[in-house]
Amino acid sequence: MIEIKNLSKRYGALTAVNDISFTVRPGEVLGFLGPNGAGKSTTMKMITGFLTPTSGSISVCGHDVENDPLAAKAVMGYLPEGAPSYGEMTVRGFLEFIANVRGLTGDRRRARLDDVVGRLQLGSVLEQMIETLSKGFKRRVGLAQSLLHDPQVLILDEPTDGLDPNQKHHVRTLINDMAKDKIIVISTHILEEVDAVCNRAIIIAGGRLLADATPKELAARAPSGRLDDVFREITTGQKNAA
Ligand SMILES: Nc1ncnc2c1ncn2[C@@H]1O[C@H](COP(=O)(O)OP(=O)(O)OP(=O)(O)O)[C@@H](O)[C@H]1O
Repeated sequence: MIEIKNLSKRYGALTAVNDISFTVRPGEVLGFLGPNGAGKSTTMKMITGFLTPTSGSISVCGHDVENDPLAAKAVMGYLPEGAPSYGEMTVRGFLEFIANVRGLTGDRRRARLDDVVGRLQLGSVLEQMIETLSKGFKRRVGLAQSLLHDPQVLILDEPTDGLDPNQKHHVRTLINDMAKDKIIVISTHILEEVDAVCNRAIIIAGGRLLADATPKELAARAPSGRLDDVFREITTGQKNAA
């Protein structure tokens, strides 16, 4: 379970995340929606322990992220925005490095490496330097590193950004396949993605949580029944659907 209580983050005078609370349970694929600058990436960085909150608390599978960061990070996989990695490494070298960081050894290490290389279809680029890969392949390498230790919790910041339609479909299928017993939080601007993979959606804007419902319930709030109309109404302040 992820438990977020009264979470805030200020950058100087700017409040990027403003008193957000929510809980995510196993089996939930939570879509984190909001316009540019809403505070999605900042929230994900705090959940994964890369940013310290100004106030509030986060617990992941019973581990407090601030007080017990190693245990919390061990149960999470994280795909950061833009999927930064080490461009001068080969794909194989990078995944081996991540396997070391995650403490994977022996048969399990081999099995996990084979699994992510197969799932993300990286077999043809294993010996290629990451900086020479296409954007889509770089993203898939980022996803592979997030899945390598088969974490209970996946935090994916715009996982299909930069992928062509076929690869988007492939990654959405992958997320659906993993959804049953994991906790998955994905941020996205693509509302069709929410329909395709999420069973719950949170909308934030200006750092505030404005809606928390199933995609179906949210869509039903607009006369048109369209999620993009609800998104626009909520995030431009024409109507607060919280
Ligand atoms: N390190 C930082 N220093 C100062 N301001 C920051 C910093 N990081 C983010 N911000 C600001 O905080 C706000 C929230 O940013 P954040 O990246 O969390 O939004 P987002 O919802 O992920 O946006 P996008 O969809 O464009 O990725 C923005 O106004 C952003 O400019």
